[in-house]
Amino acid sequence: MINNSFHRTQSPQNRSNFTSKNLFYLEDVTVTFGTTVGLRHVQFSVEKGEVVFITGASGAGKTTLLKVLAGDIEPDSGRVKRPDSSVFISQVFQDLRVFGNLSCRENLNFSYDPKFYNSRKEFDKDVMELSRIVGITDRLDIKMKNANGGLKQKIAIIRALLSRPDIIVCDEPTSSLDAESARKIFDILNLYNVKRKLTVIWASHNKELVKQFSGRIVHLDGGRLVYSGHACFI
Ligand SMILES: Nc1ncnc2c1ncn2[C@@H]1O[C@H](COP(=O)(O)OP(=O)(O)OP(=O)(O)O)[C@@H](O)[C@H]1O
Repeated sequence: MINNSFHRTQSPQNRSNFTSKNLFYLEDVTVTFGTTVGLRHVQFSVEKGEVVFITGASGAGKTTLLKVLAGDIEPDSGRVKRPDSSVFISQVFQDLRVFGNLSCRENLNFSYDPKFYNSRKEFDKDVMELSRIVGITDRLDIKMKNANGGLKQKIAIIRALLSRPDIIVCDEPTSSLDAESARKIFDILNLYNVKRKLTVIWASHNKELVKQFSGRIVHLDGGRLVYSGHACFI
C-alpha cells in the first residue's frame, strides 16, 4: 500500500522544501472528490521520530490527508514524497479491523513476526508490558466480539505497535476511550517513540485531548492547513 514514488501531478513551484530528514513531504497538495474539496493547497511534512497530531472538525480533511500519506489517494495537484519501501508503516483505522471470533490475545498474536523478535518469549513479554500499561492484562482472553469499544481500540493500537513499525498512522483511534484510557494509549506511543524512534501520526477531532500530550499539532479547517506548531499556541 505504501510505495516509494515521488508522485508528481503538477509542479506549482520549481523549488521544493524537501529535506532528507522528511519521511513525508506534501507540496501544495489539493484533493477533490467531484465537486467536494478534501484538501486545499496543503503544505506538510513529517520528520523521522516526530509525534504529529492532525486535528480538525468533522469533514476538515483529516482522513483524506492520512490517505494521501498512505498512498491510498493521489492528489489532483501538488507533489507527495513518501518513505521508501524499507520503512514499515502500520495503520489503525476508524473501523479497527479486529477479528471478532478471536480473543484479544489471539488478535495480538497476529503481529508476531520472527524477523522483528529474537524469540517468541520476547514477543510475549512485549504483549504483557503493553497490556499492563493500558490496564487490560485481565481481559486478554475475552472474545473480540464481546469486547467494548475501548478494549477494541486498545487491542488495535497494541497490535499495531507489536508489529514494530517505523511509523504508526492512526485515524481517530481513541474515540471510545475516556481521558484516562486515552492517556494510557499515549503513554505506550511515547514509550515506543522514545525507545524505538517510532514516528506517530495521529488524527483526532478532539483538539483539547491531544493538546495534553507532547507533539506537534497540525490543524485543518475546510481542507486547509491553518496551523502547525505546539499546543500552547492553538
Ligand atoms: N470518497 C469521498 N467521496 C466524496 N467526498 C469525500 C470522500 N472522502 C471524503 N470526502 C469529503 O471530503 C471532505 C473531507 O473528508 P475527510 O473524511 O477527510 O474529513 P475528516 O476530517 O476525516 O472527517 P471525520 O472526522 O468526520 O472523519 C468532506 O467534505 C468529505 O465529505
